[in-house]
Amino acid sequence: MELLTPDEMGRADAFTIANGVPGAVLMERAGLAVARVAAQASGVGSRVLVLCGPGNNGGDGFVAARLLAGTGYRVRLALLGARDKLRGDAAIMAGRWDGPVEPAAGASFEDVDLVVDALFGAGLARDLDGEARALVERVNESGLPVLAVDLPSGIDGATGAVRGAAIRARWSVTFFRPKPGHLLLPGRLHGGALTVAEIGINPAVLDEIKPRAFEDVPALWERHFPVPRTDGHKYMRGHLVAVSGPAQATGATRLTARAALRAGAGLVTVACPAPALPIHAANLSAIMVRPVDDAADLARLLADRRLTTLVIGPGVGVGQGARDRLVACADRRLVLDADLITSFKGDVDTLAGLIKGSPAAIATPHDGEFARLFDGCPDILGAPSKLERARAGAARLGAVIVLKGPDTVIAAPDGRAAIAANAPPWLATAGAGDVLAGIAGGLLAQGMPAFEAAAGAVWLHGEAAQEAGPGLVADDLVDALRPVYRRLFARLGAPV
Ligand SMILES: NC(=O)C1=CN([C@@H]2O[C@H](COP(=O)(O)OP(=O)(O)OC[C@H]3O[C@@H](n4cnc5c(N)ncnc54)[C@H](O)[C@@H]3O)[C@@H](O)[C@H]2O)[C@@H](O)CC1
Ligand SMILES: [K+]
Repeated sequence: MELLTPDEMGRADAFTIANGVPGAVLMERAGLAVARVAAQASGVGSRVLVLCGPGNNGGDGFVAARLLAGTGYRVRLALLGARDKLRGDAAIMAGRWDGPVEPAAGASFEDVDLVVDALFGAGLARDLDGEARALVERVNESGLPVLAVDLPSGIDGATGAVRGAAIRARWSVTFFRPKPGHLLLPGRLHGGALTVAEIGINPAVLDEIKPRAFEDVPALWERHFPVPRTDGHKYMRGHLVAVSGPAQATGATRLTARAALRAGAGLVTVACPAPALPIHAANLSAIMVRPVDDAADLARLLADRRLTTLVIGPGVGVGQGARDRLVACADRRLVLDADLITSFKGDVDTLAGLIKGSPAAIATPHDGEFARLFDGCPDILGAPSKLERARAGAARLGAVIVLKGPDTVIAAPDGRAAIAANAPPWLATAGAGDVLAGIAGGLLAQGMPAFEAAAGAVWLHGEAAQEAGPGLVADDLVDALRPVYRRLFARLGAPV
């Protein structure tokens, strides 16, 4: 589940080589992994065009070409650049290939069943232009199925960005660990189905490299997941307050409150202006409702220290009222969302100062809210990737940031970050964010640390959306959490 930037992967290779595994051996294994996936993709006897670039990615291509040709595939190999310019392991592998080498520029795509893209991988250093770019565009226009070696050529492994142009692959094979560019958009859309192949790198190298980015999967946070205890009771599972907006904007808070309860919070109270109270009361059963007209009322409610966790933002309205309410609750566990974030437009340092005393704080902006909060922070908004933007934002805010989207990034102030890849497209629906804030709050209320709670919530949210399926509306997510919890508890060895 660790993600390695191309630089970190280079260090993993170097450590392995320094520990006695020759680079050529790693490359043979990498090429073998590519050949295996090619063989799954296309039957024996099919026609494979291997496109090799000028570096070690091309070296993997030479190996795969040799292995496929040796097992009954009809292989052509085309090289971008001059053969006598190949260096190191790539040159060794080119020497082991005894078939013809065509120039890639004019290579024909006629009578080809599968293209293997071994042009550029971790070493992509600038935007594609000239011959390389024309070749990539020709491959894409051909419509042929493509298997990418390591990364689709033109995708930046660290950021997921398209550098000028990028191969659209149906399959990708990467080595040892995925790279952020496999999960971040648009990279993920270019990569197709991803295989992560072992090539003989000892995972102990991770102790040296200390990666700071992870895929958001249960292994990342399950150690902290609050599994209910047989001898437990609801008061051990936290009391959460969802702060509601006025009578005409109550639905968001109910979604949040229901999601928090479903996620396992022991008790949930909706705190709302008095005119909204009958509306909430008529629509809620297991959730309590309390009148809270202003920040002073909220402070009175919170005199009860058992109210440990607040979700504030959905439907609360933008402006001074939201800011004042935050002041009243800033020393509790917090999920900050939507209107609350917008209420601190261009004023992140004030927000950071207010929540300094919070034992665990999570902010859940989408791109627009993030841009508003960090308005005036070009270093953060201009960071080279979504991963780096979220990290820089979390460090500045002093809270975990969940930067939402199809490739949601969860980042902690200490630099840890996770990328989620399990959200289906139909999760982009009205109210889904309110549910996410509720799940995160529900996990915080049960004592989960902020980073793990945020990553867990994002994963659960994506799984619930998959469970509910197409046609999903936000209310469905709350119900769909039940089978997701059943499976998760079974995995964690909890009674189900
Ligand atoms: N020993 C190792 O380090 C291993 C490396 N492996 C493979 O090696 C790859 C990395 O190899 P390299 O570091 O040689 O990098 P690449 O082969 O990805 O690319 C580097 C080459 O491309 C050129 N280049 C970079 N950007 C360009 C652009 N925009 N336009 C035109 N030319 C450009 C560079 O000048 C250099 O010649 C991995 O992606 C993986 O496929 C695997 O064989 C596993 C072992
Ligand atoms: K490639």
